[in-house]
Amino acid sequence: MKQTFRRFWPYIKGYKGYYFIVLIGIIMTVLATVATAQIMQPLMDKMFIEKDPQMLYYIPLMMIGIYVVKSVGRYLQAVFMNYIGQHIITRLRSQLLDHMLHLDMAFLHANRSGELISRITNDINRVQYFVSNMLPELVRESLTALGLIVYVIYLNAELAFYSLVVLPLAIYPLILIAKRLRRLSHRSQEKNADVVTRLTEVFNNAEIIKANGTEAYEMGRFDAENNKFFKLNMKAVYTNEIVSPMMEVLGATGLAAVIFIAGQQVFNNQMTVGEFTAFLTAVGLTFQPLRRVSSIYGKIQNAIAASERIFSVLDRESMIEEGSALLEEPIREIGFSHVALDYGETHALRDVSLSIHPSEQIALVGDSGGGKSSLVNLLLRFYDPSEGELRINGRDVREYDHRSLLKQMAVVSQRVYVMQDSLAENVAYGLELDEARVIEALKLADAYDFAQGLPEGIHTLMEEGGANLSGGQRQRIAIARAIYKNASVLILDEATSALDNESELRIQKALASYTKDKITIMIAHRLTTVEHADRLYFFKAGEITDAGSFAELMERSEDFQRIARSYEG
Ligand SMILES: Nc1ncnc2c1ncn2[C@@H]1O[C@H](COP(=O)(O)OP(=O)(O)OP(=O)(O)O)[C@@H](O)[C@H]1O
Repeated sequence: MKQTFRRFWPYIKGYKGYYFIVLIGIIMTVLATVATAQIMQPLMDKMFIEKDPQMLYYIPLMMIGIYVVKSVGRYLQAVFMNYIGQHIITRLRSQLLDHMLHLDMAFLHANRSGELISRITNDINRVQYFVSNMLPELVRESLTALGLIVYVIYLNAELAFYSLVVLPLAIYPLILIAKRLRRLSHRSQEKNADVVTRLTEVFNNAEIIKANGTEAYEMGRFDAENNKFFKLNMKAVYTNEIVSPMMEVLGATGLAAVIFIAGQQVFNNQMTVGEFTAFLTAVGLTFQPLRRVSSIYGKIQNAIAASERIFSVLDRESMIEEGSALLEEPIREIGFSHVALDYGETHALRDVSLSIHPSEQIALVGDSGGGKSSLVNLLLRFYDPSEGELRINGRDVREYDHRSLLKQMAVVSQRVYVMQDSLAENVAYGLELDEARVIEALKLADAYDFAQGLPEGIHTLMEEGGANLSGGQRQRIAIARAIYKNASVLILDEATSALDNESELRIQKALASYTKDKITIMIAHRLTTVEHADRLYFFKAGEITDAGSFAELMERSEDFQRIARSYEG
């Protein structure tokens, strides 16, 4: 707990003014509570015994006044405590996403999106209690308990010892319960991630589910996770809810001890009935804040488990180390030398050497899973080579500032991404919007005709994932986006696979002058796409087994002939 607190300290400490107001709220509430008890004295003595008629007005007004103070105090306390909590988790949520987005692709590939969403939503929410309520509540309840204990000892030290001796007995079971709760919270948070993962999967694959009529199957899988989640949460409830009754029984035991021992003292006239009553009331009151503190302790376990998960992500450093050199000039040379890439156990590339220069059109062809996209992953620095070196303009790629490197590359990936923005903003994605250039890019990508047909032209809002577009239209937008970027390297990974031959040909022709002084790297499964490339590299099980022009490969490479036949077929 101390460790978690230390981690949160930088977040918590910035709200001194707000804590001060919370403190004033606490003091107002506590004073008003004491005053409620205090007012009983004039109520009894002055009003009823002395029969002072003024008191008939004075006491009810005082009562209202006390409750106004108490309510204002409560309100201040609640609002400002929640402000602190909400504000901290808002910051934390945004910091967590920022950190995740800056982590390497390996992290984002390895973690299911549901898992990551669950960290940013569920785990962060669980922490809110810890950062806003815990401190003030702990302070308030501990102080009240402490004050009452001192009062009880002051009243009768010997009796106090007998009545409070049961307290240390509570500590060991509390520790055991806390441990179990934390373990359960961890598992519940993991399960929550599984549930969210199922949800993201269902909604991302809605088409396949509907097309195969597998709604019931998916519901079965969802219900399995959902029920496990329910059971885990109930386990935590069973454990957590033991705390309160346990403290209750202990409190009763303390009270029983007081009755037994003090009762005898009353019998022997060592104590008056009034003293006995006062003492019993004070001991009874002491157990209330103690019970609250112990139940806060239980809730904190949940927050600690969540914060451990959050901080484990925040502590993870990107495996891609940033370089400092700014790449400000166009890319003149890409050189792979004896490069290997492993994804964990999978050897995706081995001993790859090649170099590419401006004006060249390179095509990567070969077997599925041969390693073509992996080469692109290295270029974009989603991953670093496991062996060998990738040099850009004569310098190791690791020396460059990553953003400056990415500015020089435009990529159309296999999966097409369309954001929930206007068509124009989708094309200019991440860059300043220039309508004339957007239109030009759309024309080159053979997408202007369809754009003009949209209700609001290039200002038409696209739906999430491009749901309102055809596959070919989405791909054309992706191509237009890459053209708009006007980078010195253009990477087309299966960029035209959803287009008909005619449209592909039109784009190829249109792009010819655009790519004249650029490096173009294409991955394609269609022969017409790669026919005119300057050089083709054949990938097989992570290695380049042959390189040459289309005609050369056709003539000498059996592998190429094999896939050429299958492409045509
Ligand atoms: N993120 C990843 N994590 C683990 N393994 C991966 C990852 N990406 C690819 N692989 C594996 O690396 C190998 C090379 O994959 P790659 O995507 O580079 O092939 P490819 O030649 O582009 O295939 P295709 O033509 O089918 O797109 C494959 O065996 C694949 O299973």
